[in-house]
Amino acid sequence: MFSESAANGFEECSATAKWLLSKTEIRPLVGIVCGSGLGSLADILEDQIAFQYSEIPNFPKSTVHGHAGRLVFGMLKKTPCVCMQGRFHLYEGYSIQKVTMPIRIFKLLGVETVLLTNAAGGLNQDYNVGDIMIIKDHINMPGFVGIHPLSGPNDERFGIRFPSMSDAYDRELHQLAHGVGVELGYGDFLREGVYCVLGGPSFETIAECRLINKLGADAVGMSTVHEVIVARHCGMRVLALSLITNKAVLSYENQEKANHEEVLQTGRWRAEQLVKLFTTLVPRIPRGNNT
Ligand SMILES: O=P(O)(O)O[C@H]1O[C@H](CO)[C@@H](O)[C@H]1O
Ligand code: HPA
Repeated sequence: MFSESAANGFEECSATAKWLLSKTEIRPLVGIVCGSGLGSLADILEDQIAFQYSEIPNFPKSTVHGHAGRLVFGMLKKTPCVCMQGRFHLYEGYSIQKVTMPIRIFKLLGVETVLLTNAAGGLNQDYNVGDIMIIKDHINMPGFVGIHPLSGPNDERFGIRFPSMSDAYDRELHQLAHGVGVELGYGDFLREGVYCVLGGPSFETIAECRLINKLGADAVGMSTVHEVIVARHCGMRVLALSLITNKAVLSYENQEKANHEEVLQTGRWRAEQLVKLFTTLVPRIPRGNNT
């Protein structure tokens, strides 16, 4: 049952981090993960050094349209960053340990703060396509049945056996992101809410959307939560944003159907605002004081 735990084991991750650090002089403090259709966020980095995932030892390969599969190092103003242009999902067939391995590599590269983005379906009836939701909490559905990135032997070099998740989403970073959003004039489409992760790859049924909405979720997707848990386990601070790319279907009267093309299109449409948000936010992230 735990045979995959080596996929994100300390030795494997250290070897990959060492390889990367030998190829670049950039020592990243901020790690960014681009959601579906949001790969252009990597373009904000200057003096880039990029690696195809296929050339990085032990790294998985991207298989999803809209996830380029490149790890980009670069500077944002004076902040050294590393950016995953493409993430991994359980439905691609990767173990949950492999899906989250890059987050541990971030840690071993020296990253202090992780900024995660995703495309998500809006369950909250007040939400519109194009809204940016600052994630304040999550519901880990796969975790309810034991599909959890920290299952298996715990390696204390990363973190403790039973990490708390009531402080998963850093409140200071949340305030900072909110303030920057308002300052940029995004107040009308800036939200805060709860993200629910499901396994995918099929989109949800109407009954499933109704259920998770009643449970308190404002948005639904197939990623991010596993990465957040692993980042918090090893003490990195987390800010996560969902771009509401489509409205989840909650009524049998509604003929609409979720589809990945719409998800990617909305990502491209809002990319400019997300780029401005990150470009303004990253230089203001406090350094040190990891929890
Ligand atoms: O969460 P990200 O990677 O943004 O991708 C979202 O978009 C895809 C569905 O269109 C799913 O993979 C879902 O999780
Ligand atoms: N459901 C699940 N994942 C998603 C959705 C959705 O409606 N939109 C983008 N990713």
